[in-house]
Amino acid sequence: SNPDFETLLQFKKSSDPFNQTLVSWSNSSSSDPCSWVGITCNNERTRITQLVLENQNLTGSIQALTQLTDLRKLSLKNNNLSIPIGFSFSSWRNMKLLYLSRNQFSGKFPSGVSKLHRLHRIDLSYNQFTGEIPLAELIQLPNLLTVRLEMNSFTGSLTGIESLGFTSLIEFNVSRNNLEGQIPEIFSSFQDSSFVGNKNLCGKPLLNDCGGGSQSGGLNDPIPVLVPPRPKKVKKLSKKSLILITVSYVFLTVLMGFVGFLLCTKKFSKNGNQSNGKKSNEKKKMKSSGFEGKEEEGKMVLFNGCLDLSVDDLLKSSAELLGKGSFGTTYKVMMNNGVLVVVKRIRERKKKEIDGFLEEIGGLRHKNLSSLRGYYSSREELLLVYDYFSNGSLYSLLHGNRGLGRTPLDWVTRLRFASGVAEGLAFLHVANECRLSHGNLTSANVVIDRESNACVADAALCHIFVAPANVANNGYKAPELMHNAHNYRKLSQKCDVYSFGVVLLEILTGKMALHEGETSLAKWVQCVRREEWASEVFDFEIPRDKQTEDEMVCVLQIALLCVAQVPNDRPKMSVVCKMIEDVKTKGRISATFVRTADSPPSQLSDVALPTQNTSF
Ligand SMILES: Nc1ncnc2c1ncn2[C@@H]1O[C@H](COP(=O)(O)OP(=O)(O)OP(=O)(O)O)[C@@H](O)[C@H]1O
Repeated sequence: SNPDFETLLQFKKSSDPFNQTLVSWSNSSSSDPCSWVGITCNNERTRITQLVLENQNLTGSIQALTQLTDLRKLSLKNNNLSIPIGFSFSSWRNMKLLYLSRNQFSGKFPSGVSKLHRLHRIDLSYNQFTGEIPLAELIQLPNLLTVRLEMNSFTGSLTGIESLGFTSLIEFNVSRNNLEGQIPEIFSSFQDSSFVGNKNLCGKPLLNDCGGGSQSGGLNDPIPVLVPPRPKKVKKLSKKSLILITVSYVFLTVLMGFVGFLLCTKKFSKNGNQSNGKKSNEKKKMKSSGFEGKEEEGKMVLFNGCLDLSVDDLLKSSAELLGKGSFGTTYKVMMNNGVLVVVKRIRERKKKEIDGFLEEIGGLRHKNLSSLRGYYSSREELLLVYDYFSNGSLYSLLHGNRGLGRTPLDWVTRLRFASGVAEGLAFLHVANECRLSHGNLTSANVVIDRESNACVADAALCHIFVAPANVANNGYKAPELMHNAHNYRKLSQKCDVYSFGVVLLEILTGKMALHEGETSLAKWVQCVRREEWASEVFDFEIPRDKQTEDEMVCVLQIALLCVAQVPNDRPKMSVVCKMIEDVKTKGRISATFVRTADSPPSQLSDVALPTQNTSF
């Protein structure tokens, strides 16, 4: 029998007293609630998992429905329903989609929302709610995508929130309430339509300033200069020396441009533009212009691929901060000729002699690897130059891009990215006599080019640069590296395979590798039972059919092989590539790959059928 049966009849009594809409909801003992209108049951037909009753003119209280504790989806949009004082959401612990817009709900925001750990979307818009929005509770929900609270009478401010917690919020609307105060910085990337119609709300993205100084971090901030002039004594120069300096400067620039042009044409005529190996690397030794007349010895090295870049260009261009990573700070730089490059300013070098190694990395060319185009090195500065990828990183495509109008990545695109990263990493692993590993593969280190190829960035930098100790547990590090942040002796290609497995899991689940204070994504997925994969693990945002789901299951199996605890149980990247290729072309993994993987043949099924079940 279905324990939810009585609850539904109780709800019908108050919401449809004249039996006008819920006619199929009959209380005869032979009636099966799973066949009633608006109801979906679980596979065993023992509990109600979805209740959808939209635009039905239903009235009365929804209190009875709190007993439907297995509900995943509740949609009661556009009725005349109400809630009693003190109503709580807390019993709906399995709820993923909660749509209660356009009803007669009033009083405070119901308590207990922080208990709804699985919640993806909540829509309470167009009601008469009052009091404060429990923002601090909402942003703790790890799976939250949508919060719609517009057209109510909520009061209070949005302040006191410094980060969006663990959420992956992409839609947020509190417009047309009675909110006040400054909109926190974290919401500034949402559209103004999310906030309009609150008389006393101010700050970005709204146009009204809060007064008392400008906010920082917005679009109109000045772009920092990459190497700011050091404030030292500035001698006044005579007119004569000024002319002399200008003439020599112009002469030098023309000369450098000419040399650059000669080198490029020579290279193209000899090698084409895709040759590999360090022999074809071209080295230019130049003097940096230096600042305030101080002549500082610096060296510019450009690798094959004709990048028209001068020291001057590099040091004087305006630079926009992209982020601070493990090895240093990354900038987007617009060169004089309008070409955009990425410059990584290295914080600390591990070895003094880096030229040989950088030449090795600079010689690597693959369509799924972000190539090191050149570097500038002086006593104080080491700048690495890469192509700029305008489509951003895999991380930003999966987790970022907050705001309305985002199109979630479909499965074909995700599979293409997965395959690209695998190919790039596999190439790195066999290049240079198999001596290289990436050492820091994350979804932020996967950038997307204009043809939608996923390219692995920052390859092999771990070999020569020092990463700070606190990046030890970022969710991507293999277990053998975990207990000692500087355990570089254990750093191997197998560690990259583990990190790649985590990237695959991110692609499949849409979740981040690590939520602060929570189990890592890899650990969590390893604990979910196979029957629950489709409903629990896979990203809710991926539109799916049977074929897609089968492919996702295969990729999940590959990911689980990669995140095996013991390094030797993880397959080689070349094998991983073949398995992913199989999924792409045949929709399944050939048994041969399971056997050729350098793990026991039984591995695939062992990993695929874990027994425990925990919740994220
Ligand atoms: N070639 C590139 N084109 C476009 N964006 C890039 C490129 N390289 C890096 N980025 C982006 O710049 C930001 C900063 O990168 P950086 O490598 O400094 O840090 P990270 O990748 O976030 O961290 P870590 O170095 O610890 O992996 C990231 O968001 C990254 O995706």
